[in-house]
Amino acid sequence: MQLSKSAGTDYQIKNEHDLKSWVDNYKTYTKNGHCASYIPALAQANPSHLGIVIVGPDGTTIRAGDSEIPFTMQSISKVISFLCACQYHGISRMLEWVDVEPTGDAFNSIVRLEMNKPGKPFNPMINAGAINVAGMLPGKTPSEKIDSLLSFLSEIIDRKPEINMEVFQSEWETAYRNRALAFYLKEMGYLNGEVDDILEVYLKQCSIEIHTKDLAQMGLILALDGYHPFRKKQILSKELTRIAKALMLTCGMYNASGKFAAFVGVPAKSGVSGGILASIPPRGRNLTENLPFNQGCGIGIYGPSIDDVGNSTAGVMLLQHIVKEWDFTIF
Ligand SMILES: NC(=O)CC[C@H](N)C(=O)O
Repeated sequence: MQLSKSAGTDYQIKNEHDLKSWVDNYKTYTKNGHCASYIPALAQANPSHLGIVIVGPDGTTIRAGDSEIPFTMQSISKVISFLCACQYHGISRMLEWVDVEPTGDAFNSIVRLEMNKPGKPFNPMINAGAINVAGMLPGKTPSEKIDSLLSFLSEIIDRKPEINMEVFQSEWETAYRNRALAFYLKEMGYLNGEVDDILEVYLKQCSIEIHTKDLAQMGLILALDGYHPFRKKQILSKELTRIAKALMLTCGMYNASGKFAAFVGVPAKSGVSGGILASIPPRGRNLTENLPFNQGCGIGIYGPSIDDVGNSTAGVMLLQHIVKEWDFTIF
């Protein structure tokens, strides 16, 4: 059962108050970007939205802004699908299919598949790698694979999310680049299935609808190395969650991951719908009553106005500010 302590004590009220004022401040930066339009359904989002939820291991939850708006996971699903496939096949088998090296290229880039033989995708956080991983999800048919991913995710967020079929359909009809990537992988022997089937799985996983609260809970469980603090149960292997966090840090923010690691400094994963999942491990130093979430926390952000790279404009700035104010960096 999930403990959900809303901001109760004076101390929590102050933290939530600070969070609200930071969200109000960074909302103005939503103007610096635009909603993704290459997936037509995503263009309907309200670009001025910005919301956040932070959850700690004792259930302390603080939130601010437009934190209740549902949105699709998009690339954030890549973390969950990689965890799910690794949990099923084991890490060494998955590493035969996909590497764990950053590219510095755009998330949907095709260039390295041809430049580097034999065409093995560089990492599971870029589209090529994630399409490959989608084929490795447990199950034979696309619906079995999606079902196993949804069940896996429901263990983490304590509810079974739905697929937003409007977003899925919209992307299915316009997924020219992803289709090209899938055909390329197929030719190279790195697609475990047929192009249309695996593309359906991949695009449905991107269309899973969630809330900032769900992202915060995912981030929290990753921060605790796979331990679910509300169910008091280890639900993911430590080794696996550590690999996932390393991938988030090195590849999670697309081709801005290096800058994000240098200037924000926490494992995070973004999606083009404007979500950001961030995982803040328990504090190893600067243990002080004056800084919140000493035992770690998960952060979920939604801000659909994205920059050229594909990251939430205001979301990244808000996260950077919080990490600085509350000394959350892992470095
Ligand atoms: N960066 C993203 O969030 C990309 C996900 C999107 N569904 C795509 O494949 O293009």
